Amino acid sequence: MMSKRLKPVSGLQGTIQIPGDKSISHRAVMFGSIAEGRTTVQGFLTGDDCLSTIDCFRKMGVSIHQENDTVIIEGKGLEGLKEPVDILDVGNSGTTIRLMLGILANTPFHSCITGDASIAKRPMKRVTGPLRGMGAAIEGRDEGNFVPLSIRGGHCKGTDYQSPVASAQVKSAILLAGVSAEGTTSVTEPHKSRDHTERMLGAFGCKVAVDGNTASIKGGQGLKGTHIEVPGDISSAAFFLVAGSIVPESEITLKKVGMNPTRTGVIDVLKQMGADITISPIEGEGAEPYADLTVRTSKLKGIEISGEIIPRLIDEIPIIALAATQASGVTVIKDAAELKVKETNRIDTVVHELKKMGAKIEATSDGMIISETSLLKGADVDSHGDHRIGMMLAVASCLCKGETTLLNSEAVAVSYPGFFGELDHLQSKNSRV
Ligand SMILES: O=C(O)C1=C[C@@H](OP(=O)(O)O)[C@@H](O)[C@H](O)C1
Ligand SMILES: C=C(OP(=O)(O)O)C(=O)O
Repeated sequence: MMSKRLKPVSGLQGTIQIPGDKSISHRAVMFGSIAEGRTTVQGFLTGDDCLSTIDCFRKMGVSIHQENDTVIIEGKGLEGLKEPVDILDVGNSGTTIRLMLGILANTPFHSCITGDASIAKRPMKRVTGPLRGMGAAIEGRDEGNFVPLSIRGGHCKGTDYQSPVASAQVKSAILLAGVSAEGTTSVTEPHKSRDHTERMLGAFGCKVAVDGNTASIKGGQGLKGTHIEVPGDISSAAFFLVAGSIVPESEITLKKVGMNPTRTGVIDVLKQMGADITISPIEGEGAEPYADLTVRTSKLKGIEISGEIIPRLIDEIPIIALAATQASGVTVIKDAAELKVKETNRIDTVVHELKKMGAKIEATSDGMIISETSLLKGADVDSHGDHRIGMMLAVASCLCKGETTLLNSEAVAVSYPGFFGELDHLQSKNSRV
């Protein structure tokens, strides 16, 4: 276990290259592994989660060459995957396990999947249930709800699945099973979740029809290797969007940040709270759009965040909660019960850890209520092994009176290995006070 001592700062200034999008990086490796021919990936995120995805597909015989943010995958089609001799270990990554289950549902071999202590608590029935319905044989604790899971894929049949949750992992797993299922596979969700799978399947030559909150795929299309450019991860940029808004005398420019509309809820919410964010003209339309963002310190005000915007900012809620402690009035976050099944129960961990710093924040059954806190105070806080909690607390430390010690600081490497280096870089002109 590592810990990090963090001092308050007097201003954050400079430019940051935001590392590759985690969701897109996972998918590029997975889709490249089941495609025919070579796939090249530029801008790949070298975070622990995406490296777990590479490791799992290598264990199924796929040749994957990775050097920094460049990845070359020699795909041999779905049939090219080999029965893994070893257990597939997804580490901390929910995206890896849930999407990979969709792929394994159609492979005629046996595999075992597990992950770390956090993965062991995360529900898998939302994926294993519908995949069983399509024809996959999956066993696991609590009737296939928890790892370790064992899978014997078969020839899946298409389905018309109504998902009770807005989840891109559920949607993607079912669509991936649908790639080689008999007939058509459709998934309908209550609100639209991130659509990277639909977009990227298109880039691999596989048509996905989208109608409102329903995505459908015809089985038997096959994927063809391609080139994928990964934009910066808006979920990583969010920490600096909030830091730049709430740390006095800040101005930060974030380069090449993904602007897929299913992911930009954090910008909408921060702007509604009064944040000063400017967006350069959007590029890369058609595939995954991106832009440069500049944020300057501003006074924020509390708002209500609920309903269909929640899936568009689900991973940003911990850092939005911190922003809310610095906003006038009250911020109410509702309809976010999904936070309870992330790397930690993010309602409880955000509330517990920010309270240690003196924040006025209370948990509710599906979110939190946050009131303005004039000054946060340094404390001994803990990421609990959750990367997003670790980075949120590190940003909070910038504003605290006194020093903060962050326990389990190594968790940030799951999605942003260079995070602390960038935070130091931004305050280099203004030594920590
Ligand atoms: O599909 C994806 O890449 C992701 C979907 C979201 O999870 P859910 O599908 O569980 O909402 C998100 O929280 C996760 O970080 C990445
Ligand atoms: C929830 C997250 O990821 P995953 O579900 O892939 O573990 C996250 O990155 O915040």
